[in-house]
Amino acid sequence: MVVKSICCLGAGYVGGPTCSVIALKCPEIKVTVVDKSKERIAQWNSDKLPIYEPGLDEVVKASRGKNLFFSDDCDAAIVEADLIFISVNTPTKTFGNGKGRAPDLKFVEGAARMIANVAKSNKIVVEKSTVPVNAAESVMKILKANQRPGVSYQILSNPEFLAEGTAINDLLNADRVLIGGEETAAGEAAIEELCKIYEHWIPRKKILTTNTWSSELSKLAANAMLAQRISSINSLSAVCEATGADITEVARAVGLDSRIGPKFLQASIGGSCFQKDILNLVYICECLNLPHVAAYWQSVIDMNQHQKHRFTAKVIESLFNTVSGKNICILGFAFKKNTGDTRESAAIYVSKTLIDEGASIKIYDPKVEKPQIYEDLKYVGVTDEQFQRHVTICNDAYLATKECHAVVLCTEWDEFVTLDYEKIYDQMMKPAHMFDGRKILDHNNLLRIGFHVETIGSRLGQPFKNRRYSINPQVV
Ligand SMILES: NC(=O)C1=CN([C@@H]2O[C@H](COP(=O)(O)OP(=O)(O)OC[C@H]3O[C@@H](n4cnc5c(N)ncnc54)[C@H](O)[C@@H]3O)[C@@H](O)[C@H]2O)C=CC1
Ligand SMILES: O=C(O)[C@H]1O[C@H](OP(=O)(O)OP(=O)(O)OC[C@H]2O[C@@H](n3ccc(=O)[nH]c3=O)[C@H](O)[C@@H]2O)[C@H](O)[C@@H](O)[C@@H]1O
Repeated sequence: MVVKSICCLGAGYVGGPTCSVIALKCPEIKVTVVDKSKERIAQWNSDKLPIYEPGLDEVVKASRGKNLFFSDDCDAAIVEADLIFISVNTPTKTFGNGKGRAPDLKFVEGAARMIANVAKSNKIVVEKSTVPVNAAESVMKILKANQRPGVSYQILSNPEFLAEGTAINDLLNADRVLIGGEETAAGEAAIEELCKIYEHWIPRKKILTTNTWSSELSKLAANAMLAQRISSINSLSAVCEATGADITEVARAVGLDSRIGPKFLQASIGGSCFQKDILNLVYICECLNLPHVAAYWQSVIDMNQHQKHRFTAKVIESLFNTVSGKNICILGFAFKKNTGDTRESAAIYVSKTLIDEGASIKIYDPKVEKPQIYEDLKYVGVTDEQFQRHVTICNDAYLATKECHAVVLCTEWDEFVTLDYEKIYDQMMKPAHMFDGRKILDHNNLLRIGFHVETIGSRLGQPFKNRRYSINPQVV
């Protein structure tokens, strides 16, 4: 089979950018990205794409209408395609067996059933979604049980490693592409077809082929190990705050060891897309009767949660243990800069806690709009009444900080670094508090202006005061 037509089920943060790059790099292949959400497809066909991602507009515009199409006619795209990516969401289950831990595979199963129902010719079906190990077996069972005579399938695992905010660059310059498949002649032929697509722009030596299960597990392993680094540095940030060490200095000193490396050692307020995937791994370990392994990875999640609690507790404690009736500005609502995605964002937890404590919050994020913030807060239990009375969404940072007692910086947007903090200080209530949850601001400048500044992993302006411990207990 020579792949002439590709279909992608799921036009989200992964399906959209990934297939746009494939279309750009493989002009001879027709790429159709479909979604069951008509609204999302209409946005992909409009001037305002449904997701914000630097460089995405240009890539989409270069191919849309030529060899890149966005459609809600899933069946037609499946029928036409030689190769189908399943790029649907795999959220954590919210009910039933495995609630709060296991991934909900209903969308993957739904995608497999859609393919089985309409396919009239042989297909290579590619798992792009992040799934548990052995998920390909379930997909194959569904396809085989509903197979039309003369139609055969090959299932490949091709997990995606892009990070939001840098997706286009990550896709164009991937560290590696991973393809897992059956260790049979037909499996190897299918792997080869997918390799040929990536080889349009990825050097062959960066395309790694494995068996299906290694590929599925490698995706969970990569995310788990990235999350583990963040949890490790965040755990040490607490030690820094208690001792006068500075986490930036510690991270630099540690990261210069070439065995450790400098990346992913930025302490912050925690919160990320990783949680669902690590929970997925924990659940697999529990099901495999590996309780110690499960507990090990669970602790990575726990540390991430702890960091959010610790930071929010610090905000409240610094504001004289009460935020009731106070105005607090939340700068940034996305889970990281350069994306409008708020899934698992620490800002949601911080906002919810401050609202529950009676604060009024004013939120500004350059890319997250009011309906999304409303949905996120509602999901964690903020009532409509609380939203009306205690939440204001602002269109710029100066409006959001006006007459506030404190600013809590939750997302590291570049524009927050260059704000006029003298102006912000002048229009705030005094004492004016600044909580930098991302360690991006010039703290000395803020202290000079008059702010009370708190951040993660270092004590500002009071390095050795209130020391709560001694390595020699007699000295205390
Ligand atoms: N967001 C990210 O940065 C990354 C996500 N992943 C994984 O990729 C997968 C997709 O993630 P996102 O793109 O972020 O999710 P998303 O929620 O942005 O998009 C998924 C889309 O699939 C659609 N969908 C669900 N069932 C469908 C069906 N049967 N037919 C057609 N469309 C259907 C939904 O309507 C939705 O628009 C997940 O497994 C995720 O863990 C992997 C790497 C990076
Ligand atoms: O499978 C996924 O969903 C993706 O998850 C992450 O990508 P993403 O969540 O988009 O973004 P990251 O850059 O990894 O950041 C995750 C969170 O960790 C935080 N982070 C990151 C790095 C760091 O040093 N410190 C830190 O606190 C970020 O601010 C963010 O809140 C991985 O980096 C991707 O490789 C993976 O494909």
